[in-house]
Amino acid sequence: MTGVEREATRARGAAPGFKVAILGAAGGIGQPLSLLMKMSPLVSTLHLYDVFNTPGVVADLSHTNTSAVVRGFLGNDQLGPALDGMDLVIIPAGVPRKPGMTRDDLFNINAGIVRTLIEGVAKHCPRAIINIISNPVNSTVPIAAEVLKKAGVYDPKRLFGVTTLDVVRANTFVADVIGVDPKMVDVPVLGGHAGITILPILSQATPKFTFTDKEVAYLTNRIQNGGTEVVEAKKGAGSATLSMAYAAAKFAESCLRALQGESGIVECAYVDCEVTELPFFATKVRIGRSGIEEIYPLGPLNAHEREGLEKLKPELHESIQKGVKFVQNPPAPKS
Ligand SMILES: NC(=O)C1=CN([C@@H]2O[C@H](COP(=O)(O)OP(=O)(O)OC[C@H]3O[C@@H](n4cnc5c(N)ncnc54)[C@H](O)[C@@H]3O)[C@@H](O)[C@H]2O)C=CC1
Ligand SMILES: O=C([O-])CC(=O)C(=O)O
Repeated sequence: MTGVEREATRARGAAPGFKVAILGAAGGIGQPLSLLMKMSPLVSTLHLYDVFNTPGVVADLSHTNTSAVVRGFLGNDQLGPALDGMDLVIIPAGVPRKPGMTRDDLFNINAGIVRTLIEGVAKHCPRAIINIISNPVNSTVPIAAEVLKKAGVYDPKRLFGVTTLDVVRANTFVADVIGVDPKMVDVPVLGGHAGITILPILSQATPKFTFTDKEVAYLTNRIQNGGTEVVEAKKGAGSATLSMAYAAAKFAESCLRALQGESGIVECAYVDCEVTELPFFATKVRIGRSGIEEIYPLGPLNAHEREGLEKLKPELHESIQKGVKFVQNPPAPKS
């Protein structure tokens, strides 16, 4: 058998596993995320799509001797073939922040990028699980929902805003304070993914720990501003990429294990739900073969957390509405 024939055999699905596409695969998050997904035994086919440099990334990654077959797709003309038949689509496409910017400052560029990519998903793999990383997540997920509704293929159980990095950070920072291995810590982070909309629920952290008021103030502030901490440290060279790729791969792996039929997979994610009066909220969800199978209520909150919850609602509401309006009443094209 020639090498080409062998590749073709694997590409026909000889290796068991799922088909995964990464849109924005040549970027700061996209490249390490592509590597982590190429290393996953759950992935049989990995499609890397970007408007820049995918042939280079694919040439490089395809030399790693893991079983997933990797293929590259470059530019809008190749979006359809990149998405055909995918089980999971992960989207880190779009511009990152520079110091002094908020995530909402990215809306003008990233909203249009996410809209176009989701139009492709609606057309080519409407049953795929979608993981949205592109900021502002508080608005890009509602944008995706509206695009999918317009195309008549919206299944709220299959659309996720990835907030895993907030949980990863919370677990790390809490582990530092209580002096244990971060692997042992689990802190739910609810709300959204920007500033005060990020609501760590330290009272529900495991292992159980009684934090002082000073520790609560320090941890809440550090978790809510973890993204800004990285943006400032990178001094204009972008935002979190390695920790985000780690978090995105962790979340994607949970989605794939659930698709495979594993039970009891619970993650925090920003989803369409009714745990508050807002139409989207990050909360704990149980994921199964068909996407979200159970949405968990917020659970008991202490006075400080209840105050944080009420404070975040106006900002999150505004970000959601901004996303919805962008699709329902699109801005007139500039002449
Ligand atoms: N959800 C979260 O927790 C986090 C989200 N982010 C967000 O992820 C996004 C990506 O960040 P980085 O990878 O650092 O940025 P980057 O600029 O390094 O990479 C973005 C990639 O998207 C590509 N791209 C641009 N327009 C595209 C299009 N129309 N179709 C396909 N690809 C396109 C670019 O060519 C580039 O390769 C940003 O919006 C950032 O704010 C970053 C960290 C955490
Ligand atoms: O802060 C940013 O712009 C990127 C991001 O969402 C994060 O690191 O949490």
